[in-house]
Amino acid sequence: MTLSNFFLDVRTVLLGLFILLVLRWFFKKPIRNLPPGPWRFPILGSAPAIVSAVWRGLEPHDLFVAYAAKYGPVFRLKAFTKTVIVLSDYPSIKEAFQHPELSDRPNTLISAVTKTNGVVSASGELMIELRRFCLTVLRSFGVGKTSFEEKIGTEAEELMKEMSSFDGKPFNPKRLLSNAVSNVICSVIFGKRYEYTDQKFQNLLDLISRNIKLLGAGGVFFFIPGLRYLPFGKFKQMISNIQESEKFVVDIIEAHRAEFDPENLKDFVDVYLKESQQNLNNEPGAPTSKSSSSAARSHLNDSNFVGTIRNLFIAGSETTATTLQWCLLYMMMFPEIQHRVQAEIDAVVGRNRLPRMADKRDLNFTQAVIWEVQRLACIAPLGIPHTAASDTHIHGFTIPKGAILVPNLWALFRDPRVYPEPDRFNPERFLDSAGKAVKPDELVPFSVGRRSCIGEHLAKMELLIFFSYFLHQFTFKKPDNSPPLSLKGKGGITYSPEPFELCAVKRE
Ligand code: HEM
Repeated sequence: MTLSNFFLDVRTVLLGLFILLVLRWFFKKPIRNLPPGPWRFPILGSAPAIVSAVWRGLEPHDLFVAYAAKYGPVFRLKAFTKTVIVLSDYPSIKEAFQHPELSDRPNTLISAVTKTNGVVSASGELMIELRRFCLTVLRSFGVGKTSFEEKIGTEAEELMKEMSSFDGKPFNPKRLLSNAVSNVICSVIFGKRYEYTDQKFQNLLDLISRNIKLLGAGGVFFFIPGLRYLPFGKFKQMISNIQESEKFVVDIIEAHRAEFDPENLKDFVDVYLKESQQNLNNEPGAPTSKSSSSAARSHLNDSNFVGTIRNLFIAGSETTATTLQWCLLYMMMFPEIQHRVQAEIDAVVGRNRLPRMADKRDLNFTQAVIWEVQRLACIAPLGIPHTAASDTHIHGFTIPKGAILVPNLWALFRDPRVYPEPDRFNPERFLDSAGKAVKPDELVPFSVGRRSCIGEHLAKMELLIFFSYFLHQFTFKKPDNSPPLSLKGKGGITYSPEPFELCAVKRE
């Protein structure tokens, strides 16, 4: 075959495929009662509209707010062949995310690269088992219980020593916050903490933080597993970062395996090693194990566990550290609110000891400030998508099997019916007439329903302890002559502030 014939053949095949796709698009049996939505290009669907919005500097969640104003709180987009349903108010998000048929996850890039399916990307029975396993083991190590506050307090104190070492001079708090918060979850899953001088660990945190941005606004690339085949720099970099962070977790598991003592389970990895040993014993043909619990957990295997450990490490670090960065930024932007928080902490706790969880019931304004930062910063503006396991009906619409459901938490947290003057930083909105902090049902930074955040209790405790310790000990100020502060964030899988520096001035 000559070269020109070869290209002619390729062109013919591509043209044939194109015609087939267009015919399929025109003649596909329509599903009745789908949610409304903007006009979609054949084949490309809504992708050009989203790409062009991002190109113009809009975040996808902003574009979706505009669509919701036009088409209502439940509207439909198309991402190539996939139907995407965006949910923009509390009733629709709650109804969808409590529905057992709308609790699966779409395929993810990380699962495709690492060939593991952790708790975040798991669906069906596997998801139920992994969630149960994680919650039970985390609780067994004290996570979420009052006794756990000591561990968080110790990390917060280490971090404050580092902050003090700058002696009121400017520094970027991002890396320190990530290290401190990661240490809390690392102590539970790996049984160890990492020094701020540990270069290998610092590199890992950098790599995770870079990937969170590379994954695109709203983490859009996270849900396109096919990207792993693209030869472009950004995607290659993402894949190599995923592989490197995977190696870090696998190396730790191997080190645990070498020293494993089934009678002395020190951390999450040890519990997993014991569980996987029992699962091996329960395999057909193996001698019968005494453990009926692990026999029941038929879906749990090594690759699910490795994925889950990686999920807990990443989800448990980046989210809380980013929220704390926003808290410090807001305090610098609103010094009068910072002083009010300090005055409350001083009145409740005094100057002779650090705050405790037991003080929480009296730290109403402090709690309201944390909620208001979580509302406005909205670090997971589009949550983590779910997918429909079967054709399902919610909110009067049909959600077709395989559709991806995206909660627009950004829209929900700026709903003027729930939050008058939604763009104003006003912690008072959470205080009742007696000054008690009251959280509205609609404030759900950890999502709702069957996939809601596994680390919610831990994160709430971390936010209160770190934040109240910081303001008890320091006043945060914008460095003289530094660029103006901005409350506009940058999209990635989490929405984080632009890099900034602060001065942590020690209080008397
Ligand atoms: C301020 C901190 C945090 C925020 C705002 C946050 C938010 C979220 C959100 C929005 C989801 C998606 C829920 C859904 O799909 O409906 C989620 C899931 C998850 N979070 Fe968090 N999270 C935080 C901290 C943590 C921590 C500390 C951990 C560590 C234990 C953690 C572990 C997870 C896991 C494992 C999932 C996946 C659950 C599943 O797929 O079933 N998160 N989180």
